[in-house]
Parts: sequence; structure tokens; C-alpha cells
Amino acid sequence: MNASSPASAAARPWSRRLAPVLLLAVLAVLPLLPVPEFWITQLNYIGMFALVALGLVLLTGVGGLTSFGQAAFVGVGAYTTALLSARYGLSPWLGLAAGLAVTLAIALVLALITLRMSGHYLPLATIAWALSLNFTIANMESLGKYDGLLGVPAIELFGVSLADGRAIYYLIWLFAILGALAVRNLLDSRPGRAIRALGGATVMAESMGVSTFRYKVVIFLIAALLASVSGWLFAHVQRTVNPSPFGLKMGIEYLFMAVVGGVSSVWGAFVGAGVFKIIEDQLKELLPALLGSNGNFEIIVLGVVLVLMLKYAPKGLWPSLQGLLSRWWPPARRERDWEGAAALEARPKPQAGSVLLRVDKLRKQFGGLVAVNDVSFELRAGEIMGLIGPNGAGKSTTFNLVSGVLPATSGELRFAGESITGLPARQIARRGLSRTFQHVKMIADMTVLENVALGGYLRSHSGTAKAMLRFDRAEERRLFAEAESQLRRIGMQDHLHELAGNLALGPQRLMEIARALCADPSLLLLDEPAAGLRHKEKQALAAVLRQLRTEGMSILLVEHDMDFVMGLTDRIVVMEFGTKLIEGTPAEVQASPEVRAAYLGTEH
Ligand SMILES: Nc1ncnc2c1ncn2[C@@H]1O[C@H](COP(=O)(O)OP(=O)(O)OP(=O)(O)O)[C@@H](O)[C@H]1O
Repeated sequence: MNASSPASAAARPWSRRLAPVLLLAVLAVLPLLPVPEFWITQLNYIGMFALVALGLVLLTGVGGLTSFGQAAFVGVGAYTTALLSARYGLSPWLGLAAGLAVTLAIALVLALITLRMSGHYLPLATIAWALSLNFTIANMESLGKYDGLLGVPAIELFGVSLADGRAIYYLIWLFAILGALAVRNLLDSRPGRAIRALGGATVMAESMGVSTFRYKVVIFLIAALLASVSGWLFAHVQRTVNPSPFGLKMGIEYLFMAVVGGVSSVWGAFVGAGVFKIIEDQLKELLPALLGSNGNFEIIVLGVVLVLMLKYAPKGLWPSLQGLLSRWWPPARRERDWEGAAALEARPKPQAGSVLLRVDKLRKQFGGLVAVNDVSFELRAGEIMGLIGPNGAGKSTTFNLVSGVLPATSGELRFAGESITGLPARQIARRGLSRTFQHVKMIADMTVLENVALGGYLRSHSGTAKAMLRFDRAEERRLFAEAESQLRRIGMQDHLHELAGNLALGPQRLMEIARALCADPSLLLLDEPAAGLRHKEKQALAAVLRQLRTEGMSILLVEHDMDFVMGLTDRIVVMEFGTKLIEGTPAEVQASPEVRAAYLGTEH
């Protein structure tokens, strides 16, 4: 599955049901046929490589965290089992458990140290720890230094030895397919939507209540564990371990596989691993013969292929392959299976007329620039308040301070009687404040419905393990029912399955409102909701917002369209140069000479 397409299918064509079954059947009977041993060896390596590349799909392709260090985790898995089984005669299965535990401990420490880094620092940090882990392994007396460990026994399963390549093939592919299904399930779930926001929508995700750092750690650990399983298999296939297959070169090659296959596609990991293994083997034979000397020349060709891929097919081979296959294997559409699902829990509503938001001497300085200058106002439950002012007046900054996206320099914020000063966005979201953004923030390759369902993050609970095992379906149905009803409320019921990135700006803004509503907020913050909407759409939006008010919702909005603001709001705060100019009803604001002067740029 492409990470961007929904997993379950409505009206699945027969070919879509049959293709995976056929593929599995071919994989299952292959070792039973008189195919050359070499093929089986190749497939064994492809399966083991794919496990590591799968981790990179999640970590790099979806999460946007580039790691050159996955080979080191393969090494941890391989060495742990080799040490326990070859030196101490323990069962390889114990070696697997121990390898996973050691990997988990090392990966957790590395994640906590490195994942707060951003930009190029993270990939550089992965290179650093990949080199140090490999160096440590290669210099430990107990691990045989550069010679490694010999005499690793074969795995036994129910008394059957998996020493033969055709026997361990089944175990390798069982792990690879289970890994792929688990990652695919994860991407199509509550935690999966949060993970898919990591690639470029972290501010939005935090405002929906997601701890983005936590999910970075989660995908880092999953990728490390997948690599560790691959290492365990590798040790028992090779029956010996030494440091060289776990070095930085292999770390780069794993990344190559993920990028070439399609770094955001689960099945791309398999395509990438296959292409890599085949190219590498052919080149290893061909190049020395062609060039007349021995050396790792294949690295140069792989490098060139990678650069060409990044230039001409940055999404990798899988999306192109999927395009070719789409006639027989069309992309699936999410099945509408949430009819009658129980409603999500609703928040108790604040009492109409009570003070919901109190902004007291709020200030924000960017260096010498005072963007918000000791602004104070109150918003009462059940009212629509407008925040207006010329460009650069400090409206969006005020919004970002109230919603916790930016920390205030000074001043106090109280929400529903409780101080929210200094709280991060996700803590403020938890208290019932939900927002949209001046520049739409969404996950472009996720459907409208999935984007809106992310708004219900705090109203649902399924965790990563539950999602990977697909035990989260009942809650998913409740989330999608809620997302659909919010989209219906905003008049977008015909766009449920469209990719959000394909929508025009107007509908994207409406989708953001539906997402904010999906959080069941007590206060809705709308940053320029009518921008980019056509006249009719604006009228429809105003009607929806009025309806929300009659249902008890409180709304604070920033807007430039004066007709929209004057016809909709109960009270207005006008800002200019970061300061509050006046506050009043739309009629009072319209009559104010100061406001007119501020907009026309004349002295007042
Ligand atoms: N992150 C930042 N760093 C430095 N200056 C900033 C930052 N964000 C905003 N500003 C400055 O703060 C001032 C207020 O900006 P803000 O975006 O809040 O105004 P606004 O009223 O929302 O304007 P507009 O209607 O054009 O969106 C501007 O001078 C802007 O350049």
C-alpha cells in the first residue's frame, strides 16, 4: 500500500482480492519447486533487507527522519543472538528476545538524545552513532573483535532445523510480511495519522493534541526493532557474524533501498530491496570484468542510480509500478463501514455568558519588534468575537499565543477559569481549544476524511501496538463517523475520499474547520476562515458559524473580509501595530473614526 492511500476497500475488484493471494501462493510454493539454490538465497536476502527498509519507510519516508544508522541495529540484533547461542549455547529464540531488548534500550537512549535535533543535524547524528556502535562492536574482545563470532547454530522451530536456505526462507518471509502488514496497519490508524503529520505538519498535529516528539521516538524504536529482527535472521542464515555488514556503508545501502523502492510505500521496501540485491550482484560480477581490477565499484553505480532516482522519480519505483498495475489493481477506496457507530465522548459545555477566555496584558516580542503589545480582552461563552486590524497588526501572533503555538513574552492567559499561560499547544488543545491556520496546514497525501479524523485525536485512545494488530477498528469507526458528520455539517460530504492536497484553497479551509470541530472544542479559533472562499461559500460558512453559536459554541476569528466580520460577530477587537485600538460591537467599530483612520492609514 502506498502510505497515502486508505487501506480497506469498498467494492474491491476481484483482481485486488486475488493479487495478494496469488503472490503469497507463489512465495509459498517457490522453495518446493526445483528452482536454483541461488534464487532462494537471493530471496532470503531480499526478505531480510526489506525488513530494514520497512523501518526506513516509516522513519524517513513517512516521518521525515533520515537515518544512515539502521545497519548498526541490524548488528545489535545479530551479535546478541550470536553471542548467546554460539558462546553460551542458549536458544536462538532467546537470542531474538534478548536482541530486541538490547536494541530497544540502545535505540531509546539514542532517540532521546538525537531526535530533538532538526534539519541536517539528525542525519549527521545517525552517522555518528552508526560509526561508534560499529567501532565498539569491532573492538570488543568478547565479540571477537574484527573476526567476529563463529559457530552460530541454526534456528529450530517445533523441532525442525532451519539450517537449510529453503527452510529459513519461510521464517524470513513470515517476518517480512508480518512486518509489512503491521506497518501498513499502523499508517492507517489514529497513531498513524499522527505519524503522517511528522513529515511537515507538526505544528498542526501539536495543536490537535499530538505529542510529535513521542511519535518520533515510537517510529525510531519500531525501525530499530525491525532492523534487529533482520539481524537475528542474518546471524542464523550466515552462521557467523563480523562487523563489516553492519557498518555505515550498509546503512547507506539500506537507505538506497528505501528511496529506490519508494520511501513512503510499504511495498516499496520490497521493490527497493529486490532491485538493490539484483543490481548489486550483477554489478559485482560485471564491473571488475569490465574495468579489469577488483574493488567495490558497484557503490559508484548505486550512487549514480540514487541521484538519478531522486531527480527523475523522487517517489521511487513503487508509485510508478502501482500506476502501471492500476488497471488490474486499482487503488482501494475506504469502505464506509461506520454507519451506526457510537458517538465519541463529548465535552461538557461552558455556561453561556461565562468568561471563557481571559487575555491579560499579553505581550510578544520578536527581538526588538513588539508584535503584540500588552493586549487584554475577554471572550464569553457563546459569542463570536472578531479580531481585526490592518496587515501586520499582530492578529495571527495573538492567535498563536492563545493557542500555545508561540510562547508569550509576558502576560496571562486564562481559559475556562484555569491559567494556560506557558502551556504547550497540545495541553491547551486538551482543555478544549481548537484552531485553524492562516496558511492551511494539513497532510496533503491523506484524504479529507482522514485529515478531519486527526482532529478527533484527543477523543480517542488507540495506541501503536493496538493499531499494528488492527484491534482499533471499533474506535476507528467512531472516529470516521464523527469526521464525516463534521464534514457534512460544513457542506463537504462529497469530498470525503479526495486527497486533501488536491482540493482548492476554499475547501481546504473548510476542511480545517471540520477538523477543528472534530475535536469537540469549547472555543474555536479561526484564522482567516473566509480567505479564498467564493461569495456563496462565505455565506454558507457564515450560516454554519451562526448555527454553531446557537448550539453554544464560542468562536474567536481573525478575518480581513469586513462584510463577513460585521455580519457575523457579536463583538470585535481592533488591533493596530500590536496594540488594541478599540473593542466594541460591529456597529460601534464601524462608527469609530480611529478604526477608519487605521485602515485608511491616516492620522487619528
Ligand atoms: N516569527 C516571527 N518572527 C519575527 N517577526 C514576526 C514573526 N511573526 C510575526 N512577526 C511580525 O510581527 C508582526 C505582526 O505579525 P502578524 O502576522 O501577527 O500580523 P497580522 O495582523 O496577523 O497580519 P496579517 O493580517 O498580514 O496576517 C509583523 O510585523 C510580523 O512581521
